[in-house]
Amino acid sequence: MTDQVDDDLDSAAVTGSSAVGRRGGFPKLRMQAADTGPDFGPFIEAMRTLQDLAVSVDAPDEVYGAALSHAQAMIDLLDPYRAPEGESPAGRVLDLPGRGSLLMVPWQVEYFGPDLVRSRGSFRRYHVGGNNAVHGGVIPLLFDEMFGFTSFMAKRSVSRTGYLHVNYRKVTPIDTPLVVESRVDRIEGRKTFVVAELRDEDGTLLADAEGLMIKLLPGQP
Ligand SMILES: CCCCC/C=C\C/C=C\C/C=C\C/C=C\CCCC(=O)SCCNC(=O)CCNC(=O)[C@H](O)C(C)(C)COP(=O)(O)OP(=O)(O)OC[C@H]1O[C@@H](n2cnc3c(N)ncnc32)[C@H](O)[C@@H]1OP(=O)(O)O
Repeated sequence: MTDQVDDDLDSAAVTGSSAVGRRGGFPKLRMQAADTGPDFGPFIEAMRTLQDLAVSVDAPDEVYGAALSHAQAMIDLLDPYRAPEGESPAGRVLDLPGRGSLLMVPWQVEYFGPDLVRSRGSFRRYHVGGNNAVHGGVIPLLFDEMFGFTSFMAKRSVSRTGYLHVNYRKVTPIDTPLVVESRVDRIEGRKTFVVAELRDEDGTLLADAEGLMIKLLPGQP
């Protein structure tokens, strides 16, 4: 998948800040898979499990104290390696869930083309808003990612989200395989109207969305 994306993205730009060039206000990035070793993906996955635990454990205070010591040791280990956006691998590893970014939902794009982008995954414990339902602020994050990808694949970069309208049709569960599909609905000048649907594996519609992606003018950040 990465090679295809590299070809498609070779002369394009996405959100980022590695100043290889400028297009609109977006720094231009050479779109290639970050060069990670075998431990990066498992490290990110372990961090997600830590997020799950941080929102779900009920432990004695001394356990939190011990965990804090371990966390501080990790901070001390990693802090010397801070790098600008676009240089750190997070968000640039298309073969990893959520592009290897802790911000993104840990889903995997399984198909992308100018006509359609499809991604699969599950929400996790740290996505819960209440009563095991996914938080209503997390689902737009998934849709926005899909819309960014969709407008990009339709060669509508560099665009930013003008609006994102979500209809919550049913409670979205955690720990359940789900699929989201996104496509361009229509194009009007700088405006790309995009639509997406989130379903479970039985095809039940959980949420749908419409978004407006607006092509940036030169100089717009
Ligand atoms: C390096 C390795 C890479 C690995 C990754 C590889 C691949 C990844 C591929 C793709 C990337 C994938 C995912 C990307 C992830 C996510 C994407 C997220 C994108 C965002 O999340 S980005 C943040 C949120 N976003 C903002 O931060 C925008 C703030 N905003 C502005 O920056 C301005 O707002 C701007 C510049 C957008 C427009 O400003 P402006 O002044 O140039 O234009 P103007 O206002 O005139 O609007 C023009 C026409 O749009 C209409 N219009 C505007 N707004 C409207 C609204 N709300 N409703 C209805 N119509 C609206 C007007 O009515 C007019 O329409 P008309 O032309 O017909 O009159």
